[in-house]
Order: sequence, then C-alpha cells, then structure tokens
Amino acid sequence: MSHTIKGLSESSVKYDGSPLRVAIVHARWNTTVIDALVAGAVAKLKERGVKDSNIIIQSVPGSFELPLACSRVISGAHIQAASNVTDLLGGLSFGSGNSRAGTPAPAGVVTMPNEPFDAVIAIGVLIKGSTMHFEYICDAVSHALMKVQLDSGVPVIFGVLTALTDEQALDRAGLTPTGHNHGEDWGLAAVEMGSHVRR
Ligand SMILES: O=c1[nH]c(NC[C@H](O)[C@H](O)[C@H](O)CO)c([N+](=O)[O-])c(=O)[nH]1
Repeated sequence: MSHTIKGLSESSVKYDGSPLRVAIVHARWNTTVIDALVAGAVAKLKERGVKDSNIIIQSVPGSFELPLACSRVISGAHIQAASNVTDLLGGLSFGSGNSRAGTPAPAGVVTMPNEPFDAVIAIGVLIKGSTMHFEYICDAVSHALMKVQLDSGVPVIFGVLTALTDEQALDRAGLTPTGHNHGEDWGLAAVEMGSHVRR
C-alpha cells in the first residue's frame, strides 16, 4: 500500500482565533467545489475561535479577479455585506472602494466597517481545459496573490486549486471517498499566520 508523505502537519501551538478578523474572497467558477472549500475554511476558523462577525465572505466572478479583490479588502475598501456569516456564504458582490464610500448600500445590505483584516483567504478553482487559458490564469493569479501579501504584509492564504481534472478538484475539496478538504488547511493557516502578524 503506498504511504503518502504529503500533507500539512498541524502546528504544536494551538493558535487562538478569537481576536482575529478574516476575509474569505472566493471565485464563482466551479461552485460545487468552491462551496465545499469555503465551508471547510469557515469550519476551521470557527473551530479555532474566530467569531462569525469577524469572518467576512465576498465573491468575485473568477480566479483572475482574486488578487485585485484581496488587495482592496486589505486596503480597506468598503465591503457591502449581509449582517452575518450565514447570509454571506451565498457570496456577495464586491462593494465600492473608498472613492465611492458614500455610495448607499442596496436595501437589505449593510456596509461593513473598515476594520483591518489579520488574514485573507483567496479561494478559486481552476480546471485545465483544452487551451492555454488555464496556465496563464494560474501563473498570473499565483504571482499576483503573493505580491498582494508581500506588499501589504497581510497574510494571503493561497486557496486556488489548479486541477488538471474534475476528479482532482473534487478530491481536494473532500468530495470523494478518499479526498481531503484543503479548505480546512487554509482556515488553519489563516489563524496561524494572522496570529503571527496581528497588529
Ligand atoms: O476561477 C476560474 N476562472 C476561470 N476563468 C475566468 C477567469 O478567472 C476570469 O474571471 C475571466 O477571464 C474574466 O476576467 C476558469 N476557466 O476559464 O476555466 C476556471 O476554471 N476557474
């Protein structure tokens, strides 16, 4: 039986997420997988004590939009969001930036305060097609998310699956019998890294 050596080894330190404020920015491509990954990340954030009100979730069309959305979340752009994380799980459009801070939120949506985030989890699912589109997006997004992280000093957890097949994506969202939900690893990474750099 093949014995895998791959996988995340949890830290011996049990980081306390209770003071942390975490944003999850997710794409809306391949949402069967996206939804499982987001749920896995939220479950681990809450397991580590991050409050519902400090988990802000918003969505963008595709993975290519993740870097800009993460940058704007970190820079303090207003996010139009529902009142709690349950409503947010449906994903909400990105709010206006500071330049339009006075824009009234649509009925039933509140604008979240500009409080800083301790970590951002960027979640996307890219699945190889028959063209080179996949390669270009994967390369651009991975480099851009790293740049957002290093430029801002705020941890941006890389939650973008770059799958060659549907099965690989399903497996990494824990949607197959032997799969593991990588969203859980990303939630744990956000609490650990967010704790390290807390203001
Ligand atoms: O998140 C994804 N976006 C995808 N494309 C959209 C892209 O991220 C942008 O939203 C689009 O190019 C507009 O900028 C994907 N594919 O094309 O296959 C994909 O698999 N996953």
